[in-house]
Formats: sequence, C-alpha cells, structure tokens
Amino acid sequence: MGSLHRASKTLKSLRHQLLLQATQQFDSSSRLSGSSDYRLLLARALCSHPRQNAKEAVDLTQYPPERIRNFSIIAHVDHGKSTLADRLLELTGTIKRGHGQPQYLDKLQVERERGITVKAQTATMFHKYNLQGSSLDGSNEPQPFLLNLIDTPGHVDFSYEVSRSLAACQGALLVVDAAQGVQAQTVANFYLAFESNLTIIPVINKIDQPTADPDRIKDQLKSMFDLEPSDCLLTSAKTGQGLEHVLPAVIERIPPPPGEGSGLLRMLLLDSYYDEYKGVICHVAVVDGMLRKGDKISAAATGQTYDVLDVGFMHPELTQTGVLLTGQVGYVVTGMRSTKEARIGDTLFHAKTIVKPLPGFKAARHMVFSGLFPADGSDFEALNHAIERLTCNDASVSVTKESSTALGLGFRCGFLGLLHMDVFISDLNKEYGTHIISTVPTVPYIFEYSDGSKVEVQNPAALPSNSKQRVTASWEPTVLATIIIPILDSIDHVWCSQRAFMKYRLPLREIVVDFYNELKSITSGYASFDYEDSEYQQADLVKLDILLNGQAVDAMATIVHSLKAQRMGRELVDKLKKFIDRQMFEIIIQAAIGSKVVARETISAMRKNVLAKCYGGDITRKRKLLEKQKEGKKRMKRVGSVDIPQEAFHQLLKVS
Ligand SMILES: Nc1nc2c(ncn2[C@@H]2O[C@H](COP(=O)(O)OP(=O)(O)OP(=O)(O)O)[C@@H](O)[C@H]2O)c(=O)[nH]1
Repeated sequence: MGSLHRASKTLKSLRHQLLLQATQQFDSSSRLSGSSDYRLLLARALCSHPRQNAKEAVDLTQYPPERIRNFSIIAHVDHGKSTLADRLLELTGTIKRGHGQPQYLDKLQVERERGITVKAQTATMFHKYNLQGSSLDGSNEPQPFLLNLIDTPGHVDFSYEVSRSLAACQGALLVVDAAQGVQAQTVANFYLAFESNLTIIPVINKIDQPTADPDRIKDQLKSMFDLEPSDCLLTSAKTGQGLEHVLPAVIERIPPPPGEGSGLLRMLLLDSYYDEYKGVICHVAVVDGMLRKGDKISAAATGQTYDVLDVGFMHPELTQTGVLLTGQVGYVVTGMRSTKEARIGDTLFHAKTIVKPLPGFKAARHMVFSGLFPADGSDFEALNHAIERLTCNDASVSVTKESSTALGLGFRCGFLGLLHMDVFISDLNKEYGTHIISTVPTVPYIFEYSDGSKVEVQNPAALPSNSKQRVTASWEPTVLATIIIPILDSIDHVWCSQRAFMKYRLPLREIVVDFYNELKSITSGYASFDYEDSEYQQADLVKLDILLNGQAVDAMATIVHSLKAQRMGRELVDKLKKFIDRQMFEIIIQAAIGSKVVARETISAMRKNVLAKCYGGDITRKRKLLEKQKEGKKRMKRVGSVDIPQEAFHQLLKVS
C-alpha cells in the first residue's frame, strides 16, 4: 500500500473518530450552550444536518404497527416509478410541490444523469386517513398513518438488493406504462414481489399519453399475473390525474407489518452509504422489538458489535428520533468504518441476546469482472485512491491488485452485473480525472484439473496456457433471460396482446458484451430484456491468447467455447489489425490456443514520415506535427516493441 494512500486512510479514520466522539458529546452537553469547545461546535454543525431542528419532533409511539404501511414501487425502466414517488411525497407534504429538482428519491449523480435508480432510497411520509375500524379511541376522525416508501433499484444487477427491500415491505405498487404495457422488468419485478408474498396494487400510469390504452393493459395484467381489472388504479404522475386513489389503496389494501413489539430486537439491514460527516449510515427495518440510541447492537453476518450513536427516519432527509419501534423503517448510525461492514440483508440485534437471523441473507455475488489500469502507469496511486473512495460507498465491488505485462499495475474489479460495472467505471473516470483503460469484461468460469482440484477463473490471463495439469472439465455461468417483443399479426400464436414472450437459458458471457444494444437495434428499440442468474452449465472452454510478434498480450486473453475458438481468433486478429497502425517493422498478429495458432495476420513495415508533405519552409509547422505524433504515442501501450492504442483493449471483443 502506498504511503500517500496510507496517510489518507489514517487521516480519514482520525477524522471519523473525532466526529463520532463529537456527536456523542453533543447529546450529553447540549445544555452547555455558548461553549466554544471546537468539537461541540463541530457536533452542532453535524447534528443540524438532520431535520430535527427544522421540523417538529415526531413521537413515533403514536404509530403502532397497525398504523404503519411499508410499501415499494416496482416498474420496468421509465414507466414512471420515480415520478410517482415524487407525487406521493408532495401529496403528503414530505417535500414541497415543484421542489425544482425532478425525482427526489434518485439522488446519485449517475441516477439523475441516466434517469435510473441504482441505490434503494427510503422515505417516511405521514398521512391522515379515515380507515374504518382503525381509530384507537373509537372516534370518527381521520387517523394518522406512517407510510414508508421503499424505492428499489429497478435493474437486474441489483435484484438481491430489491429482494431485501421487498422483504421489509408488505405491499408493492406495480407501475405499468399505459401505452407500453408489460415489459421484461415488469415480469421480473412482479415475480420478486409475488414470491415475497406482497400485496400487489397494479397502477396503470401515463394515462395522459395519446397512445394510452388502459383497457388493453388491464387485460394483460389479468392474463399474465391474474390481477383483477377492477383493482387497477389509473394515474398520470405527470398531470396528477387519479393520484388521489393511490394512498387510500395503500392504506386499505396493504396489511400492517407483522412483528413482535415486545420481542427481542431484530432489524433487517436494507442498505448503507457513507456520509462524510456521520460515517456509515445504515437503512434498517425493525422487524421485532425496539431500538434506542445508546443501545449496543451486533451484526449476525460479521459478528461485530457497535454502539448506536444516532437513530431516526428519512423524511426524506435524516430526522433524528432517538428510537425506532416494531414495523418502522429508518436509519442507524454506528461506529462502522466502511460500508463493507454493513452487509445488505444482514440481521442487527441487541448485543448479548440470542435471536434467529432473518432469512434470505446472501453475500454479494460478482458476475462480471474487468481489469482497470491507469492510462499512464505513474498514476497508479491516484487510481488506487479513487477506487478506495468509491468503494467506501459501494461495498459490493470487489477489488484485487493485478499486474499485466501490457498495461502495468492495475486492479481486477468484480461487479454485480454490467450496469453496475458501467456505473462504477463512469464514476471512477469522474473521480480519477484522467483516462482509465478497462479490459473486456469477463465472467467467472470454473475449471477442473486432472488432480481433481477446481478453481474459479475471473481473469483469463490467470489461466495457464500450457499447464502441466490438464483441464478435465469446465463450467460457465448462465442466465435465464426474458425477452418481450411485439410480434406481427400474421404469426399464429398471438400471445397476450400482440407480444411474444420468450425465455432462454443463455451463457452469461454472451450477454456481457453488447447483447442488449444489439437486441435494441435489431428490434428498433421495441424489445425489452431482463435476466436472472441461473446455474453453472458444463461447457468446453479454452483460453484464446493473442500474440504480437510472438509475445502474448495478457490483457487481451479471453476464454471461449472450443467450437467458437477458431472463428473468434480470426475475428480478433482481423480487428486488431485495424486498430494497430503500421510501424517501422513487420508485426505478426496471432491467435493461439496453447501452442496451436488458429489465426494469423501480418502488418507490413512502414516508416510513417509525418513530415513527408512538409517541403522545406516553416519549422514551427514541422515541430507541431512531430509534437502531435509524440502525443499520439503517449496514448499507446507498448507490448514488446509493438504500440497498441488504448481503446483496442476494451473495444476488441465488441460486436462490430
Ligand atoms: N406523459 C407522462 N409522462 C410521465 C408520467 N410519469 C412519468 N413520466 C415521464 O416518464 C419518464 C420516466 O419517468 P421516471 O419516473 O424517471 O421513470 P422510472 O420508472 O422511475 O425510471 P427508472 O428510475 O429508470 O426505473 C420521465 O420523462 C417522466 O417525466 C406520466 O404519467 N405521463
């Protein structure tokens, strides 16, 4: 670990400790107003971060489980989930109407830029409603309800996070676009909610569109999911039409959270993020019992014990309450140093009590791996620091150091899926500031050797090309893909309102590179696609090396099906030929399986004389051309004596 990095880590941890001490002190010494103690002032600044000062303190004891509804909004991408969430927050006065920034719940920059939800968000709302029989004192007045909206990420990469968020809910609004109808993610999300035993409220949204056809969508929902047409709500999150029926449906149809108020504390950890001032903030749902500030809690998966430094709910900003009761959803600040300690789906409970952990916990499973290298080798420490910073907030990325003969020192990172990888790399580019070379993504294969040992191979370069140990079997991960496309009238088996619904088992590797873009372009954007992880299947896999003048380029090695190896080898060699400029000597490009060459191309020698057209005259123009040539060289990576442009490493396996 470099000294710069070590120093920054130590500083970070010192500052973190200081802040925690300060926060603790603030409560015991809030009487000492006017104190000039630095830490106290700092703590005040921190504690003004939550909304407590701005809003009246809320007495959560008013909200026993029968006055709580925990629900989620699930939808195919762009069907209006976040817009609807915004409208509900406005309706309940949680945020001001027209607060200027669209989609309050989508907070990450990448979410705002791409219009997608990557991280789950939670918002607590208060709403008065006259539910028959809900009055605790027999009066006929509207009763206060506490509604927790748990916004889940819509993408398949985060389906584990979605399943954990849904585990904290008793109901879900299934939002479907009134023109587009049921799409691949609608199906996937419906089954996730159905398997979690949630009450599903169908919401047909965007009814203001000229192409809206709510009756057709009702038929679809009935035939596909057995949802009654009379249960469907018709809304326009844009114009506000029909929104008045949403919260009454939530309160009337969704059951209150179960759980034992007097039981031992059990909390489900839904998500976590790192706040510069407060440290790690965990989002939790209290399943049984009660949590108070000052309690000592333990985490089942890690076995670690923490002091509860702050407790509250999201309104939607952090609002301190000092307590969370059964059925309530909120946040907890403990002394966790990194979000790596906060495992999503983990059970938190009072230290020294014995409870059964909540079901469904799984460790993060990395499905896609890519090597990340600094374009300029001397920037390794800066890249290291940028990755450290980002993984502080995204513990689901795995990072190991990697060294490549072609690209130098870098990192091999594991991601939950493709979107997760794209988001991380684009954030990293922003954080890091200069160019990063990312190698073609690969999936985790399993190889068995003649001595019976099995290894998971996340990096093709790590698979020995000429091992004494023979590979006896190999396996690759597969996915169960759902593709929904509109079909022609003339095809006989018209299934559910002009849609064909297809399920395939595909090797994960096949969808890792460009599959989605290809599908969209072939179907002019009409197909929708989703997948879920499935089992490993046996496959005859080989390592395909790329050699330049006899030297293997480790960062370009791939693992492929043996039947495809030759064709793939030819394609790669052809493509690489287009990427590499002619140089002053002959370049031989080969694709090989072990010692067997399966494809070969030659780039003949040429001296590129950039000054060829500059006859005599202006020296500054000659200098400019030479400078430009030098700049171009900087963007090259050298393998042996051959210069390779950086983009070749990432683009090589893309479908042309
Ligand atoms: N016409 C119309 N447009 C809407 C309506 N609701 C949402 N939109 C628009 O549809 C687009 C997608 O809306 P979002 O709320 O971001 O969709 P989403 O489901 O949250 O999308 P993800 O976060 O990507 O899953 C935005 O441009 C919205 O302004 C509606 O009722 N009518």
